[in-house]
Amino acid sequence: MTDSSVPATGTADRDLRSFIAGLPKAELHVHHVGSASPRIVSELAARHPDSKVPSDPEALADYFTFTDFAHFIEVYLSVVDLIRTPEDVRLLTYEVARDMARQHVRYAELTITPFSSTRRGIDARAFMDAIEDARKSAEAEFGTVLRWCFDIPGEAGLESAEETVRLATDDRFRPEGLVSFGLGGPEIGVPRPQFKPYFDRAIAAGLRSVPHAGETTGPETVWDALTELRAERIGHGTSSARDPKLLAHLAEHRVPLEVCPTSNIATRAVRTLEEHPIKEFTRAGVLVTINSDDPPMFGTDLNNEYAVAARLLDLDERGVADLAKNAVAASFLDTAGKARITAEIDTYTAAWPAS
Ligand SMILES: O=C(O)c1cccc(C(=O)CC[C@H]2O[C@@H](n3cnc4c(=O)[nH]cnc43)[C@H](O)[C@@H]2O)c1
Ligand SMILES: [Zn+2]
Repeated sequence: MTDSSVPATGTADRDLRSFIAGLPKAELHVHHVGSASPRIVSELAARHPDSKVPSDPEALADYFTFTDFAHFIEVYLSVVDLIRTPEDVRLLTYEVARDMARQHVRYAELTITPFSSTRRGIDARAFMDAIEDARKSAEAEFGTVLRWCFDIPGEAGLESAEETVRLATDDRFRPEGLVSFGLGGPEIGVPRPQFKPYFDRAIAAGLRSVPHAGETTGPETVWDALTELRAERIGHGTSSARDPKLLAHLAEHRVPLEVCPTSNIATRAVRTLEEHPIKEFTRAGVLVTINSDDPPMFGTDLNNEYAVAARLLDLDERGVADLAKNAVAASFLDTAGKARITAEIDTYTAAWPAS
């Protein structure tokens, strides 16, 4: 765990952590390669010894300590380099779903960057078959429903945008589980408006718009994501807190934020958890969802992120259950799917001894 993990000091903390552990949850902002557990990374690193990624789990914890966001992306891409075959893709996806199921994650929208794999030589059709095979097996075996968000790695330029939208909209490639279209990577020097034509094409093909914005740049990036990319949710949106008009807009138009507290500390986008603006978001009436982003890389998991949020927002079990319901409401599940997980959350909460 990073220093953002919440120490389980008293009985109340331990009770809340137990409640969170068993709570049915949905996750809306979590990256595919960034979810590779130390075991998977070690296995892949041992398989590909030419990589600079350490295979020893202890050395890996050091390797996953970031000086800033740019350093994080450099390390992230070194792990991407370990995914070399469709079987690597399938194994990673299936194991990520297993880790989610262990945390009672019932539904997740997993952000995948197909460009990074196809440019490294993985055949696009084989890539899609691998993620779909893992998705179906995971749903059948673990009961966790996975859906995909394909994101453009913005810093890789418009070539990556073209390839991503092609794979997302061409019937020969578009996987059944794909629901949304995103934009990730560094924000500095990567203006959002240049991606408008690609988002227009994805939206016209029925995909939902969920770009990262305001993670490492100011509120103007969030405005661009809303107005140019027609964002329906915002990845991070951290700097929105610096613009009261933007907060009011997000609240009024019910545009949820995908908040990832530990990620923001690990990439040094926010200095300390105490300075994290999550409380300002809820005070302004913005719909907040809690997410883990790249959990093993940030020494966290979704359960820990809920515990962090509970501390920052001073929530009890019912408050935490409301956060879990926010994620379901903000998801791209259909009405019946939302009702099913919401009912599971309510049943679990009602049966919890302390509530
Ligand atoms: O794949 C390449 O060759 C490549 C070339 C140039 C730039 C890039 C990227 O910028 C890839 C970024 C990568 O990072 C993922 N990610 C994971 N967590 C976050 C986050 O918190 N904020 C932004 N991006 C994040 C993203 O999904 C991309 O896959 C790649
Ligand atoms: Zn992210």
